[in-house]
Amino acid sequence: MTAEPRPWLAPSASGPVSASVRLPGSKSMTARALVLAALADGPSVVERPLRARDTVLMAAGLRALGVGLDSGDDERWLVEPGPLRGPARVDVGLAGTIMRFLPPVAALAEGIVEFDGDPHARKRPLQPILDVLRSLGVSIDASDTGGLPLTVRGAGLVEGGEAVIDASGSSQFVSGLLLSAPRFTKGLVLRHEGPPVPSAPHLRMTTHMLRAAGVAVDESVPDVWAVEPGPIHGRTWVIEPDLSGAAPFFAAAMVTGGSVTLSGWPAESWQPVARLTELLTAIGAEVTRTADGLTVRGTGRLHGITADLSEVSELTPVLSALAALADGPSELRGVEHIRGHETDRIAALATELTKAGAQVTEFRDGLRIEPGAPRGTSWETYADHRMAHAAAVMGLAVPGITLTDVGCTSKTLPEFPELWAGLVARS
Ligand SMILES: O=C(O)C1=C[C@@H](OP(=O)(O)O)[C@@H](O)[C@H](O)C1
Ligand SMILES: C=C(OP(=O)(O)O)C(=O)O
Repeated sequence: MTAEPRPWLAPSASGPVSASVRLPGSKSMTARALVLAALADGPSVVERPLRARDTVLMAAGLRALGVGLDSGDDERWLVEPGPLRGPARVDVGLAGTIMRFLPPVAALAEGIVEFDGDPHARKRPLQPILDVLRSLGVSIDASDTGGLPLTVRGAGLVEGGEAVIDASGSSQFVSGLLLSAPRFTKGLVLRHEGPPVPSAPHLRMTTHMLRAAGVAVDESVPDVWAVEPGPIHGRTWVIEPDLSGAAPFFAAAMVTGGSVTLSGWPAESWQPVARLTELLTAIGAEVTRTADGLTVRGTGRLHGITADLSEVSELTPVLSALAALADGPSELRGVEHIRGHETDRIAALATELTKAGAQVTEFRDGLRIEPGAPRGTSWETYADHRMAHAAAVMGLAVPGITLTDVGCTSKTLPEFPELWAGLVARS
């Protein structure tokens, strides 16, 4: 990110917050919809997409590959597939979705496609997906560390067939391959071998969206995904509000004993709302779904919890902040792979929560957080939007939490500082 850092004093709440928020679309659904639309047999419409750095760069990457993409209207992006071709340059920013979803698309293009991103993007794991593409005959030059910067020499087609991957480092390795697989000549049978793949709900989102586009996918055998070759149909994708982006707003209701409703929540969702509900309820919230949306009410008490977050690891920073404000210790485990997220989130949370007064033990795969006397601090955000969300949640209850850079929230919600300030102003 080249923008100047934007220090920000997290506002403290003077009473319970009470608000209904309409949040933009899910990052994960928008990314998948754009990729499937780009590979489709006809035009598509993406309704209520997320407009944030990750999805704007995704759109730019697809345009660079020859896709027609009109994102002029905030509510409806129009995607017109075209012949995929290089030469092209793709800036992935710090987006896992772009660095894992677009190399397989580039392999289907004719010509050279170069990928690079933010300094930390070069440290995020990529090798397993590149190795699979190479095993399928794709020519790729990567850095010595096996990741960015890299060059895909697209041949205009990928044979496909069978491949083995260790996707314990990120579910996105699997999602990235599956999204392009219908366009491989023989489709793809992908088998995972290794420690468990995290983020199962994101994998289900991928297979659900493939089927919704008319693709035959078999996932009846654990850790094996079989995608038939065939057309991906153009269609209208309606994007759900982003549940992970809503998490800090729900946390605000919990910390202040108030109430926050996420409006526009669909009757059926492809995001892990049941797991989020379980976790927030265990910490002390009441979660209800009404015609108005999804509502979280704080009960005035925050309890420590012991939880395996492997399915919802994106929530670790915000849940860690709640844990630091709870009435007893918490243990959040099963998330070793988040050391490869926007920053090493386990190390970052241990450092910043300790500075803010908690006693933290760092495990290979998680954290034990014992609340202490909370204190204000300069909170390093590590270019990580969710570290900023965690700091904002702490700041509700702890005066003097100053984020080193709130600008990093532009990754998934550029309007975060204003929305948050508006929420707290109503406390
Ligand atoms: O496919 C996706 O859209 C995502 C999958 C998950 O990645 P990991 O499996 O690497 O955690 C999640 O954490 C990330 O924010 C989004
Ligand atoms: C891990 C995350 O993002 P990415 O899609 O860049 O992996 C996240 O948003 O928490």
